[in-house]
Amino acid sequence: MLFHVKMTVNLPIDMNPERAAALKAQEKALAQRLQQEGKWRHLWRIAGHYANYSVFDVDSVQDLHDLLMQLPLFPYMAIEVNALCRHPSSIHEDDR
Ligand SMILES: O=C(O)C[C@H]1C=CC(=O)O1
Repeated sequence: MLFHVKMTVNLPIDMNPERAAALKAQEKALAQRLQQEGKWRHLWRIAGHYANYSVFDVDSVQDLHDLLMQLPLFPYMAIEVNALCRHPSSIHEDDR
């Protein structure tokens, strides 16, 4: 199942810089592992924002929820989810 996810990061302005750097490093490591596993299919920065558009390929809504909740930056993100299905005009066989 494919999901389009928008994540907007809102770190507290007074967060300890070392704590923020550690969270970002943990987030990056997990994001890259999930991309290598094929679960995090696309990751795009939204220009001009501390936010991203992502596409996840997971087995269920519960899997997506569990994945998002384990992200180190989860407590500091506003997340919007949209389920995707195959477009009849798509030429990409893996769009499902
Ligand atoms: O920077 C972000 O958009 C937030 C988050 C998503 C992946 C990652 O490494 O950090």
